[in-house]
Amino acid sequence: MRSSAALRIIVDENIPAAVECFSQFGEVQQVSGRELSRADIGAAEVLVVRSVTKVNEALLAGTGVRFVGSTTIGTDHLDLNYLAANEIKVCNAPGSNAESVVDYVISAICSCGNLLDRLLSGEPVGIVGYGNVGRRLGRRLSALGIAWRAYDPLLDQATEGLSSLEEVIGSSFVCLHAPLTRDGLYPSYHMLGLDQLGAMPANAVLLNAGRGEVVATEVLLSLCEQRPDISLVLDVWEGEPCFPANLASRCRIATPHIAGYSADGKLTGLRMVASELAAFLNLSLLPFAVPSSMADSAEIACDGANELDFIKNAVAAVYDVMEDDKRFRGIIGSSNRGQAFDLLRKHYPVRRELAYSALASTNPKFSAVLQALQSGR
Ligand SMILES: NC(=O)c1ccc[n+]([C@@H]2O[C@H](COP(=O)([O-])OP(=O)(O)OC[C@H]3O[C@@H](n4cnc5c(N)ncnc54)[C@H](O)[C@@H]3O)[C@@H](O)[C@H]2O)c1
Ligand SMILES: O=C(O)[C@H](O)[C@H](O)COP(=O)(O)O
Repeated sequence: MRSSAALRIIVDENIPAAVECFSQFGEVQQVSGRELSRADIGAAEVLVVRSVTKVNEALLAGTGVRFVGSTTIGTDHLDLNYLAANEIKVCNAPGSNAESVVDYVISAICSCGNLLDRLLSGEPVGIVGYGNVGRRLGRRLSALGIAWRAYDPLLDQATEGLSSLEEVIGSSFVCLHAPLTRDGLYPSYHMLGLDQLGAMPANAVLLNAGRGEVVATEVLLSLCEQRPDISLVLDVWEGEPCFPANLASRCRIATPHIAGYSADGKLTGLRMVASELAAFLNLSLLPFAVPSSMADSAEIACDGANELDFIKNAVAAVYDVMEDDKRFRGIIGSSNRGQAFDLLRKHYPVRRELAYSALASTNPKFSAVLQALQSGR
């Protein structure tokens, strides 16, 4: 331990390698992030959380916490105004698991009937929220030769690729990657209603991997009633962890908020927060033990009868979203869905990102498409 050995640090027990990493700064205590209360904080000065911990006055008032790090991209669980007003340093991990979300979207494309075929034939993708995830998704789609357009009202509208909301919603495959916001000029809370989503083209697919609250559950249920041709791919839910079972059972693909759960993304998030803490303490970040599951994988050889087949085989060899869907379907009828949802997330298998996997094409004619699939990072 270093000069700050007396520092008391609370970390969520579900952040892999957090104890190894943060022990270099002080004494680390693991807690259940979902249940963390003010009484548990005791004398801690540093709090390292995930998206399941609401960090606000109710949690922090009267405590000695002066640094809050969230190993997540999203910040909607952090009361940033309260933290700023109380001079508590706060950081998150922008972009850390964005490539993992893109892998999820690509795997979903491969798993929704003939969607991949339709997109490769020129039907466009619509992206709502053109930030770290949206941009990386656009880049990967372009590399694969798939057309896309994005809606992001907070960016300079001259940004290449941006379009109107109507045009984006008019795409065959619409992906929601907006953060959850409740104020400002364009709050995303319940931002899409039945009028807008009902205008999606025939046989369209709607994917939400942003936050569940961006579309009301009731709107999605009505959409299922009125437009049974539309398929839903949902990774995020209103009121997590207690997801609506009636909506889950109507989805084409349903998963428990794991789009960003690659091992690579989690480790990047941890490193980003640890670097911020090191800077805050005027220390340098020492190397820490990385889990052995992060070692380079053995080569995965891929082939296919044609490009479409090759893409599906290569993606499924690294990450098959239908495995997550299968596990999730197993808990839809559970008597304690919230707990079951959290357990699926807690015991999530090690998943590597496409870009970090040792994929190899046994057929030289697919080398370029393999490169496109692995173009993340
Ligand atoms: N499902 C998952 O596992 C998972 C993983 C990572 C991130 N996320 C969620 O995805 C969100 C986006 O991630 P990111 O890395 O791209 O974040 P980001 O902050 O880099 O980008 C978000 C973009 O959305 C735009 N935006 C804000 N309000 C909008 C609105 N009303 N309509 C359209 N666009 C709007 C912003 O201008 C910004 O460009 C995160 O905030 C998080 O909530 C989910
Ligand atoms: O905002 C994010 O980074 C993602 O939603 C992230 O995957 C959430 O995971 P959690 O913090 O709940 O483990």
